[in-house]
Amino acid sequence: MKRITLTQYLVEQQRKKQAVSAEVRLLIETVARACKAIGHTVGKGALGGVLGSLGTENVQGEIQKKLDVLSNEILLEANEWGGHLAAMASEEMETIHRIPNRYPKGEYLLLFDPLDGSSNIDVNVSIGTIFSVLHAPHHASGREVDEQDFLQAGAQQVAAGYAVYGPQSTLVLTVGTGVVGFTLDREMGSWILTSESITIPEQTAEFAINMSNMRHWEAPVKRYIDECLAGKEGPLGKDYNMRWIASMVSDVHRILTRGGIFMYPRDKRSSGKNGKLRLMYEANPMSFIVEQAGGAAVDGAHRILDTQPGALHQRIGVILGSKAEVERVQRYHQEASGSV
Ligand SMILES: O=P(O)(O)OC[C@H]1O[C@](O)(COP(=O)(O)O)[C@@H](O)[C@@H]1O
Ligand SMILES: [Mg+2]
Ligand SMILES: [Mg+2]
Repeated sequence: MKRITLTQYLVEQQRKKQAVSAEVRLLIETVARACKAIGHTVGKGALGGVLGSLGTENVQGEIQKKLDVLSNEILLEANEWGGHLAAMASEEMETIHRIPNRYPKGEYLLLFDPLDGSSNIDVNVSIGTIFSVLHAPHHASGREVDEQDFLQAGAQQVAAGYAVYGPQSTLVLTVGTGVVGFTLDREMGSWILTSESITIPEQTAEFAINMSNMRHWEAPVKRYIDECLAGKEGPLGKDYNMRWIASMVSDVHRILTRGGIFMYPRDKRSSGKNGKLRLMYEANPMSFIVEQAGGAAVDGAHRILDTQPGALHQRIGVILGSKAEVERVQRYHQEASGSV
């Protein structure tokens, strides 16, 4: 089998399909290099002194793990000097990080969740990095980039991807022409194309949700999960299996591999009324990937990619995966709100 590297794949997308500009190609290559470095750091575990908490809180009041901060620094450093970015935003930083004046600047914005699945770091369960690329609208006018420039609907994304650091390191990517997957050849240090066209089966019999929150769920979510639990004898007419890894990257990766539905819905708690996951760093990139793979992604009644963000660290309910199941849950939300 011919081995195609990430660089070769991107060059082809640039030349033949004109799906990416030279800048986006180089930018994705830089992010992929940073992911390789993060994966390497993760792999050191206790020997590298990278486990445990730092004792600091991020802007969202979450305790930062050492690896959250290390991964953030790796991504910032790798991408600062490349010349393709105007600024970056991260789950771990209060506000945007403009490219310093000593470096050339470009016309793109990079957003990331540097380390997804933080609660799994110390227990040696797969974790990952999620990223999203937007065009910087300020560029034409030449003014300085600001936070407002990042507040674009997910449908505007130029590219999105994630890396999973697990038994294998994998990188999944979309530039809007379908979804492809790469596996890290650890000896050669290269990302090799191993899935040319990832598609999510339309139907599923596997759901992923944190069941401990059941008593807080809104009625449409409870209705759907009750129907899944009722199995063959229930209205859905089949037995469902359940998985919950508690690393969104890994749960989504499973769904891209064999189908399923992932739900982190908003709920009735004051802390859960907007959902848990972040729109700009988690929901948007994953929704772009899932839609490009033939699946669907909604916050309840509405498509996530159409959401107009109001703030950088905004949270949102997330229901994504196999199209038929996601549309069912969406319909339950629409029925409950009287919109159908
Ligand atoms: O611990 P819970 O409530 O099940 O939440 C798990 C979810 O939280 C997350 O870990 C949030 O992401 P971070 O680890 O980047 O904060 C998701 O990856 C995962 O799906
Ligand atoms: Mg996350
Ligand atoms: Mg994170």
